[in-house]
Amino acid sequence: MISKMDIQNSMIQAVETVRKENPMAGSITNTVTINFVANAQLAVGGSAAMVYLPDEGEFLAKNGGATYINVGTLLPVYEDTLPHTAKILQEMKKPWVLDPVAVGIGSLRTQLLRQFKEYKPTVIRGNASEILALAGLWGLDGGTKLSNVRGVDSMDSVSAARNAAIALARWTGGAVAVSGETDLITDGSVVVLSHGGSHFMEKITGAGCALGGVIAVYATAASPFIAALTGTAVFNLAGSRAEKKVEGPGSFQVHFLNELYKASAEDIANNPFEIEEA
Ligand SMILES: Nc1ncnc2c1ncn2[C@@H]1O[C@H](COP(=O)(O)OP(=O)(O)O)[C@@H](O)[C@H]1O
Ligand SMILES: Cc1ncsc1CCOP(=O)(O)O
Ligand SMILES: [Mg+2]
Repeated sequence: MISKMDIQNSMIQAVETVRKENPMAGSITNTVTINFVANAQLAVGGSAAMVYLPDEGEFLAKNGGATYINVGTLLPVYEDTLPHTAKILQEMKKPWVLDPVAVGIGSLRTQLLRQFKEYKPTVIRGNASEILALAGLWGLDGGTKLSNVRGVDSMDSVSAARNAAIALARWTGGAVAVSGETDLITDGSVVVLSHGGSHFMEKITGAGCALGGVIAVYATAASPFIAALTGTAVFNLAGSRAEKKVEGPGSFQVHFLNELYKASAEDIANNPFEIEEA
């Protein structure tokens, strides 16, 4: 099994490369949290661009280092934009992150998320309910019926989504990050549990979306697994630091962005985590 020190060295390298190179990670994401996603990407050292149209998704897929696709609020044009962009990303072997927000609501969302099975997202990032439901939609081990999903918030524990996450990672050959009080990241052979964060992250909208965008930034400079873990670790570190300074969710968002910006590569790599066999 890969050693903790090797993982930490790779995380440090990912953080430093991103801060030095300011890589572009374009997004097709929801209209609720689009601004927070871009701000989080900038805070860790990336460059952001958000688009809606098929030819613009194609442009970012071809010219960016990685792409973030989040299905939170779908528009009719996404029936063309999302498969078109995902197909190019797969053909060009470019990293991309899928956030299957609210999988199970509506026919277009179901159709698009089903199609993504063949395009094999490099990283899948979601809360526990979304990971369980996506594995169910794709007919993989550990998945559940879509009827368990209520909306964008999780109804399940992270540990309940462990087998689904492993099955999804084995199908894509990439990584899966399941968010919650303790986060779980897997590449299908090892499972990492990452600690920290804040209860205020459940009281603001967009913590999960921003995490997906930041993982895409790190995916420009690291393997899917290291990108997923590094993004999760910086969120857990910044979340726990911000919580100490605030009395509510409004100011939490501001301090959280500051802490993303200030976190050192060593502190991110030293944020508590443990490794297990999958
Ligand atoms: N109760 C909690 N305690 C600490 N961190 C949390 C908690 N809930 C969520 N987080 C953090 O918030 C971020 C978003 O996770 P989550 O709320 O599960 O995603 P989503 O917004 O997609 O439902 C992750 O970085 C996760 O670690
Ligand atoms: C509230 C909401 N509704 C559609 S997308 C969205 C944002 C979800 O953000 P997150 O998954 O990060 O909580
Ligand atoms: Mg979410």
